[in-house]
Order: sequence, then structure tokens, then C-alpha cells
Amino acid sequence: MKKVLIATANKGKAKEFESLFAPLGFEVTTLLDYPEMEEVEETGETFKENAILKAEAASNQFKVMAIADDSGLLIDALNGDPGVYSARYAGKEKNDEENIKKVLRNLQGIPAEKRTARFHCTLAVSVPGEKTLTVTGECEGMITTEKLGDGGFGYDPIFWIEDQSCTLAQMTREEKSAISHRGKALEKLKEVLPKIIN
Ligand SMILES: O=c1[nH]c(=O)c2ncn([C@@H]3O[C@H](COP(=O)(O)OP(=O)(O)OP(=O)(O)O)[C@@H](O)[C@H]3O)c2[nH]1
Ligand SMILES: [Mg+2]
Repeated sequence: MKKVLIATANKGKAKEFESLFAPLGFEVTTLLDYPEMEEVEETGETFKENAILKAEAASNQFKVMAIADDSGLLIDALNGDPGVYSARYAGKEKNDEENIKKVLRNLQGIPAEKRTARFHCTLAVSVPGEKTLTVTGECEGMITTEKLGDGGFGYDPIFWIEDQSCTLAQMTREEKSAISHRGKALEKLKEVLPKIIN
């Protein structure tokens, strides 16, 4: 079976990539399979910079093609926060529960129509000796006033999708991937990397 290395240590992302690549005949390995690898410091100011940092670090270390995902939640009423800092919005330790609480606190009193937001995903593909390539995907939604559903990860329980009338955490993994920022970015990757992905 063909293998693809996804340069992430995030369990939620890892599961989504596993189900996204399985139909393409790929076995997914992630940094969770290499716990000895140190986390790359995300020093970039943009999703693109951080995705490239993570992809190149992994492909240089393992000498294989690596795909990294840098993503986050941009809330209009908070001027685009938490943005590139989504994983650590409530503090240095990544904590989804605390991040959600902080978002809901900061949006207290903001009416429904002003709670617009989007998820962004930049995927970077690094092949040793070649120029790193990036693609992006976005998913529009609204921030709820309470958590709904227990699927997904991160901010999924407070991210409402208007067309489906539910949060991302109330969808199956397949339903989420069909409309998500990550799913859309991967669709673009399939177009630009047909030889590798297909
Ligand atoms: O509800 C969510 N549904 C999603 O689909 C999603 N995608 C991203 N996010 C948030 O944005 C951070 C990414 O930060 P990030 O790209 O640096 O990843 P990370 O640090 O968690 O892992 P790694 O891939 O860097 O190892 C994550 O932690 C989450 O808080 C999501 N939240
Ligand atoms: Mg990270």
C-alpha cells in the first residue's frame, strides 16, 4: 500500500486525513507514529509560512514526501482572531475546551447575525529537493452560543453550518470532510498532484 506522511501531531487532523486518503489507496502515517520527533516551532505569521515550516521539517528529516496542514478559525467580530493562533488561543498548552470557553466569552452579547466566521486550511507538500507547493481551503459558518455535538475536534462543537443546520461536531467524519476547509484543500491538492496522489 502506498504511504503518505502527514506532518501533524494533532489526533483530530490525523483521523480526518486517514479517512480522506483511504479511498485513494494510501496508508497514512503521522508524527504521532514518531513521538521522538520534536514539535516544530510555528514561528510564521501566516498559515502558509507555518504549513511550509512543518512540511519541510518532516520531509528533510524522513527524506520522503510530507504534507503539513496549518489551519485555524477566523471570527469576524474578533477581527480574525484566533487565526493562526487557534491551537493556543487560551494559553501555551493546547486545550480545546479552554479555547472554546474563551471564544464564547469574547463573543458574549454579540448577536447571531454578527457571529460569522470561517475555518482556513493551508496544506503544504514538500518533496526532498523540490519546491514546496501549497493549496488552501475555507469553510464558512457561524459561532453558536453553546456547544452542540461531540464529534470532530477543536472548535467543531461551536461552528454552525447554515446549509446543514448543525455544527461540524454533529456531522460524521465523511459529512464534515465533504464541506470542510481541509476537505476542500485536499481536493485542490488532488488536481495539482495527480501523479502522486492518484
Ligand atoms: O474545530 C476545528 N475543526 C477543524 O477542522 C480545525 N482545523 C483547525 N482547527 C483549529 O486550529 C488549530 C490548528 O492549529 P495548527 O494548524 O497549528 O495545528 P496543531 O498545532 O493542532 O497540530 P499540528 O498539525 O501543528 O501538529 C487546531 O488546533 C484547532 O484549534 C480546527 N478546529
Ligand atoms: Mg501546530
